[in-house]
Amino acid sequence: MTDTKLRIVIGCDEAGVRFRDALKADLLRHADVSDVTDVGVTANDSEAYPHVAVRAARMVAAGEADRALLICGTGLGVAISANKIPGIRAVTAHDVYSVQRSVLSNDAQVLCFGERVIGLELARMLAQEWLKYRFDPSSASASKVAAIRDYETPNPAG
Ligand SMILES: O=C(CO)[C@H](O)COP(=O)(O)O
Repeated sequence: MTDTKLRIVIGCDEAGVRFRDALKADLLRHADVSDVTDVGVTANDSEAYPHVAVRAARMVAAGEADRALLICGTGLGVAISANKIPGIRAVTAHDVYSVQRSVLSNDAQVLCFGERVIGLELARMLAQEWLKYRFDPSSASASKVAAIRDYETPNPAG
C-alpha cells in the first residue's frame, strides 16, 4: 500500500472488453485505488479506439483522474491516440520492467495493453505492478520529463 490513492479511468475498444472487465474488477478491489471510471466501450459497442482513448486522456489531462488504463487489440492505437492530448504520456508496455520505468522514468500517466498480444493473467499482474509506483519529481528523471513537456510548448521563435 502507498501513501497516495489513485483515481483511474479505464477504457477499451471491442477487442479489449474481456481485459477491461477483469482489470476493472481488480482495480475496484485494490487498496491504492480510490476511484475507477469506465469510459467504454460497452458490450457490442463498436466505437473506434481513438475516441475512447481520447476521452480517457482528456480526463487525466483535466485532473479528473490520475491515470488511465487502456486496452485495444495491440495496445498501440490507444497509446497513439492518448498521446495526441497535450500533457499526456501514454505507453504500451507488456513487461514488468517497462511498466515500472513508464512511471519512474517517464511519469507516464497512461498504460496500454494489447488483448491480442498478452494473456489475461500477465495483464492483471502488470496492472498490479503499475499501481505500486509513483513518479518522484526530485529524481534524475524529472528534467528529462520536463524536456518532453517543453517540446509541447509552442515556440514563438519557431
Ligand atoms: O489494436 C487495435 C488498434 O491498435 C484495435 O483493437 C484494432 O484495430 P484494427 O486492426 O484497425 O481493427
